[in-house]
Amino acid sequence: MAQIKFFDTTLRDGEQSPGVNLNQLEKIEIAKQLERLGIDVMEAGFPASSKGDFEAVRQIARTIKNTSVTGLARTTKEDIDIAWDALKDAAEPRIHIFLATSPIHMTHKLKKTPDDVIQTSVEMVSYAKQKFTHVEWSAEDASRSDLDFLVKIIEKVIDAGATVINLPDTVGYTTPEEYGRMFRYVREHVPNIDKVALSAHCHDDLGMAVANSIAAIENGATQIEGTINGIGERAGNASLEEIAVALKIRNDYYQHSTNLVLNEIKRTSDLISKFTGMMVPGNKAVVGRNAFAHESGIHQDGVLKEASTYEIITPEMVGIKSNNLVLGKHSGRHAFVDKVEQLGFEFPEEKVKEAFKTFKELTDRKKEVTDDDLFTILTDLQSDSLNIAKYNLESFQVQYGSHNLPTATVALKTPEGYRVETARTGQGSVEALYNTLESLVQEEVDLTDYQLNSIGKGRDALAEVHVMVKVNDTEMGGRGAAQDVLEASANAFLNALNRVLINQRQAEQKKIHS
Ligand SMILES: CC(=O)SCCNC(=O)CCNC(=O)[C@H](O)C(C)(C)COP(=O)(O)OP(=O)(O)OC[C@H]1O[C@@H](n2cnc3c(N)ncnc32)[C@H](O)[C@@H]1OP(=O)(O)O
Ligand SMILES: CC(C)C(=O)C(=O)O
Repeated sequence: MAQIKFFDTTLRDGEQSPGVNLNQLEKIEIAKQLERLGIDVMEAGFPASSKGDFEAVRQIARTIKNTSVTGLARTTKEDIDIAWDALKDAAEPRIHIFLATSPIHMTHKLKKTPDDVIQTSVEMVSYAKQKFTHVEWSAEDASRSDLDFLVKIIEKVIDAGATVINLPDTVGYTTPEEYGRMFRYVREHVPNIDKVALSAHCHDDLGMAVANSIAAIENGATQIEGTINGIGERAGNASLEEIAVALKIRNDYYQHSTNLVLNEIKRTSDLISKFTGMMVPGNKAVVGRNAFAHESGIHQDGVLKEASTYEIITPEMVGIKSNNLVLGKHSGRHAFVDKVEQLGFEFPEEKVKEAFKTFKELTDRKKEVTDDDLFTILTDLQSDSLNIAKYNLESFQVQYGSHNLPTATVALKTPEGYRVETARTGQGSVEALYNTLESLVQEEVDLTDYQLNSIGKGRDALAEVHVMVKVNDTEMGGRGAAQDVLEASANAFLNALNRVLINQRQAEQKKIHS
């Protein structure tokens, strides 16, 4: 049974999702969770693109030992040198170099002839091979490239030292039959192809990324690239969790194994959704809220008689626990530590003690402490370790009704430690609150997105707000959860601003290349 390697690019292509801007600590937490998930290769970023990306890739390369860490680079010596600086401490240094091979990209974007593209690729692969043991070369826009040109360039880059050849469907244009045919053609016509791993990388513009990836596997791909929850540039990338579960459930048909620890899927999906602010649609395969819910009578009857009548995947297989421990006033340290681990956090003993103390204080105010409350406590604790002062909501009051102008009064603790308070009006209660917060933080804050959800059912369900803000050209997502909608709204707004502050301070602290 041939094994398919999983290459995760959530931290690179996934972060190319509009509005997603992860800070270094969030990236490291995600990287640790990807390692627990059993990912074979993780692309931690594009080191030459920014100081923040460089530092995140370097930290991840130093932290992660059981998954191979890679970084993206253009075909330039400068990009490759920067990638080496970021990745040289990795357990198994690996680079991912790309250059476009389609006529449309070569002519209009690169302004290079096909011969230039071959020469540059060969030179840069051999240059990278002097430093890195593993060199992946990607033919960007392969699915719109000439097949015989692909055959020619692939043979040469393999001779130059490439160890993985990736054939991306960069713009999500191909179809399963056509993409499969390209893999088969390359397998049959490139004489040295068996020396390397052959990889597929699909985008979801026409909703076929997962089907295309599977077609590539059926036609000789040995590595699949994608992201968790399918996040990524434009309509996103292929969802790795869907491919992994499809290979497992239809093992009778595909007969391929993977190294993935499937019951880590849900935890990984939740962590990434919370950090990126990109909510998972309820009907998303494998990880959506409704993926295991049976609504109609005939289905419910079938499931009660025999679950396999309508359930092809069990929730337990992907890590959804039915007997979740409820944390509250009477919970002890063991249940708390178990929950911290379930949420995907790893803390030293003294941090766990601190988190437990904050949790106990919260149980005096709240009967049941939800995963979202804990997530907030734990991420706050994590960013505290950076010693970056933040905005804290001290108190707020909003007055509104059908016949008066909504007015909010808010008191904040500023990062400098001052208590500031003011009041403003707005057309609605949320606008009044946000106008007040904006005047207190003394920044122009553009609200580009606002989404309100309820977590759980019933009138006392927790409100969860996701916002996207733009401050001085930086776009940042924020989330807040609370029992009250307005408090959740204030928390989300301040969370986004605090994440802008964390990114700014991290960039100031790490003047890597200057
Ligand atoms: C398909 C993909 O997902 S590829 C990865 C895409 N990801 C990103 O672009 C995110 C990070 N990018 C960035 O931060 C910036 O674009 C940078 C730092 C990489 C480059 O910024 P700039 O130097 O300002 O260049 P800019 O982005 O405007 O243009 C890209 C340049 O790279 C060239 N280029 C594009 N691909 C490659 C490549 N694979 N190898 C070499 N050069 C390339 C383009 O032709 C263009 O060159 P030109 O300036 O001579 O016309
Ligand atoms: C860099 C390459 C692999 C890419 O992201 C794409 O082509 O979509």
